Amino acid sequence: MPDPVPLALTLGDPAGIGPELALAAWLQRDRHSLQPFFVCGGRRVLEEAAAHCGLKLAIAAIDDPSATDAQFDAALPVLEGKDGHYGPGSPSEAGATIARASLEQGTRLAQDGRAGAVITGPVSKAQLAATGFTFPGQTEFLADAAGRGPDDVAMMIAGPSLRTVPLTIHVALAEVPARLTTGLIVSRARIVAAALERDFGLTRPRLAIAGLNPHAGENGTFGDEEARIIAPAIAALEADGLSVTGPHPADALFAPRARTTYDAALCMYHDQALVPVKALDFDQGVNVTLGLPFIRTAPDHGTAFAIAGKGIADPGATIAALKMAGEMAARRG
Ligand SMILES: NC(=O)c1ccc[n+]([C@@H]2O[C@H](COP(=O)([O-])OP(=O)(O)OC[C@H]3O[C@@H](n4cnc5c(N)ncnc54)[C@H](O)[C@@H]3O)[C@@H](O)[C@H]2O)c1
Ligand SMILES: N[C@H](C(=O)O)[C@H](O)COP(=O)(O)O
Repeated sequence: MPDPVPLALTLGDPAGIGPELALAAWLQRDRHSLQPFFVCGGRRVLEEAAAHCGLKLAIAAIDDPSATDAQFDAALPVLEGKDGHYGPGSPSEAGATIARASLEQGTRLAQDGRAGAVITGPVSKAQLAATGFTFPGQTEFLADAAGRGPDDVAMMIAGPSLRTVPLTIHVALAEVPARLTTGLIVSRARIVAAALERDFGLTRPRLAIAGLNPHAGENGTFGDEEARIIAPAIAALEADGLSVTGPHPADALFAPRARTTYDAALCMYHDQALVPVKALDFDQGVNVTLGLPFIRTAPDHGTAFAIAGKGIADPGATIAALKMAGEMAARRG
């Protein structure tokens, strides 16, 4: 059995908690049986972060991902790439440029098969935009890099208690109703069902679809998207042989008993999907992009600029993202 291809971890914004979480994940590599990974660029950032946080560890510069395994036991491997200075809590365009270069490098390596997956550190969307980054987020960038349209991938937030998928992502709430279509729901549900089988080992995945309106519209009393858009999508998916229920009133869909009835919940908008997972499993939540030709995961949180460098950021979600990426890569063989 050949050694698995190492995983690529991108740095995230050097002013955020990404650098310290990369250090913490490496320091906990044995406790969590993490597959070897390397960081894409930012060696000086990481060295300065270690000094700032009082962390004692070796950092090894590598010039190719294939050198990761030889270094990983004794040092955190860092692939040559764009670098700069660590500036906890002080986001800058220079820092966002480093974050963007690390994201682009890790994506290329995952696409080329030189990394078994790309795990993206947290970036600031606003800071990235200031560098001319035109995508709403990393998910849309990765879809474009893979030659996919934004509707050809799905964002899943997965924790131990719950998996959800927002059908609309980084758009204003006022735009959500107009963006919901039966076709969008059907195509995203198919992506999710396929991923639950392929990457999560579920033989007959069960999908639950939330309503948009309170009480899922109360039979049309509070809106008709359920009858007009969502129910036809469910009918089409059932006709395809998928196990799908809904439209469910979202306020009850995440209760403990309800959560036993499905494997993933498809939700109408960002916060309807992300609030329950982050409420239940914030420090273990993983953002995984489904439908890409390579594996991508990320911690479920952002840059947390206000606590960067204070030594209080929890590495759990980063560790969970590294573990999930390694498990998915192993399952795919
Ligand atoms: N995956 C990503 O790259 C991602 C995800 C969410 C937000 N963001 C970006 O991050 C920036 C800040 O966004 P936000 O404040 O809405 O979300 P955030 O996740 O950065 O912070 C939300 C709250 O959670 C806390 N927090 C976050 N991660 C933590 C950790 N590991 N340990 C302890 N506490 C933690 C923060 O201190 C803050 O109180 C924004 O620019 C946003 O675009 C990026
Ligand atoms: N929506 C996710 C969250 O709030 O955690 C995160 O912003 C995803 O962003 P990317 O598409 O940049 O991974």
